[in-house]
Amino acid sequence: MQQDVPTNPHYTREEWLRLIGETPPPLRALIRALAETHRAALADHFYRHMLATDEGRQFLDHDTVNTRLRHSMQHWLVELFRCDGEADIDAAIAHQRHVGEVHARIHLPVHLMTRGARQLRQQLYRLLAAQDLPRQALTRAHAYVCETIDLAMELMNAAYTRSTARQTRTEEAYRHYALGQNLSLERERQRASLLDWSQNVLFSLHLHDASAPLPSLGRSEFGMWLSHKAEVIFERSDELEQIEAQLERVDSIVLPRLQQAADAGQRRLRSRELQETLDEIHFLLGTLFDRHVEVENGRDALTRLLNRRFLPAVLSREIQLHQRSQQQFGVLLIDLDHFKAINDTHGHEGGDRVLQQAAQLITACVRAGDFVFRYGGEEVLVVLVELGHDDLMRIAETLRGRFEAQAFTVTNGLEIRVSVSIGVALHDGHPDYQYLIGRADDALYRAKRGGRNRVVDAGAMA
Ligand SMILES: Nc1nc2c(ncn2[C@@H]2O[C@H](COP(=O)(O)OP(=O)(O)OP(=O)(O)O)[C@@H](O)[C@H]2O)c(=O)[nH]1
Repeated sequence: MQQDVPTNPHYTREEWLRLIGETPPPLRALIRALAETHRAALADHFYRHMLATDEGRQFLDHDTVNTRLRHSMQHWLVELFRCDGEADIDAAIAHQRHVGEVHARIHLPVHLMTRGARQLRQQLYRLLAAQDLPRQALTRAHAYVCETIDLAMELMNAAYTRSTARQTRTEEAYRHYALGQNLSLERERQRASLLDWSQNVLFSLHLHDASAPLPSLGRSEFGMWLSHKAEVIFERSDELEQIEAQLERVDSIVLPRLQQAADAGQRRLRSRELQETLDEIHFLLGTLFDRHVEVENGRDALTRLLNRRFLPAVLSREIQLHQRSQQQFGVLLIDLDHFKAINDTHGHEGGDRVLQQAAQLITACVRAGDFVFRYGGEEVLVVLVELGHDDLMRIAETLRGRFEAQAFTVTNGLEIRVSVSIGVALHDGHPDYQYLIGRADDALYRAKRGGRNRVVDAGAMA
């Protein structure tokens, strides 16, 4: 991988040496003395700002600040402005990297540190301004303070990014390991443990002391699995959040109500409420596992096209290839016209069948090296590699014509006609893939507005 110049520590080391060389020693001595004398006040100021925001308090509490961090910050400041030669700089560089790695481990957001650094720069400027320095010296000293802190932040952020990327890879590997476990077995196990738990509740309710608390779902085998393993396997998803919300509801509302039921009639009613909530959890759990198998296969279950989750990876890679070798590529955003009317007339099932046939038609028109994604309900995004503008337009027009010519079967052998509108965008060198999709989307919008069943070229738009 190419090394980004500013994050290269050798480059930073040279910069730091140059900065020291360019700053008159008496000014550096003054700044060092100010940092040493006011280190406690500066550290207090930094943490006061951190702890003033909810976000900052999420990461730090007063005790940690008072017992450990205030001292570390003072040490950091003094070390930074004591740097005088190569040996000092090497030690300071190593220290900044270490701090960046620690911040990555605790997931301290980079912007919080940047905000803190800004506070420090401001405070140091106030201290300098109170020194009665000639204007030019004040400017020079201020620049030295700012650049030194910036160099430290640059090193910290580079280490932070490296460390975070490493962590992400490890977490991903762990997720794959978790996935490697037999998922259908896991699914059955979790179903069974939910069932076990509900039987336990009923057992406690009927046979035990009625005042004893009912077993909590959150603390059950299932609850433990949900809080410790499910997120690793499935990542955050709507279903997972809904299951967590239901679980919370069971423990805080449904169970206490069940326990407080005054008579057999009320107990029956509330048992039913519990059963309904559990049915809902079972349903969500099933969806979670189903969807997961689908996502891991990388294919959309209905159309067998690629899942759009992988679109960023594919487009980013194509953009990189373009940057390296100038290979052209582009995208077609294809939308079936009046699809709602197809659903309305032939039912959702009829619409689904059209989508499947459309997916087959599109796949048959492109090469093995191209990518076909199900982009939305009735939208398909095609990435055409190693092709220029004219080829993109030609393929788009061929596709449009094939749709026009083909009969689509809905139900009971009934055939209908379906047309498509297509937005075409050739990658124009912009590094953000979302921009490319946006251009194709604008072109598609024009195709729809222009009457549908047509191809519009993003490049030709005013
Ligand atoms: N059968 C089926 N319908 C879907 C699916 N996904 C989305 N849809 C439907 O696709 C329809 C899209 O309708 P609209 O976005 O209003 O657009 P349209 O009717 O195609 O009209 P234009 O795009 O303006 O030509 C909606 O009715 C969705 O419910 C699916 O997987 N299967």
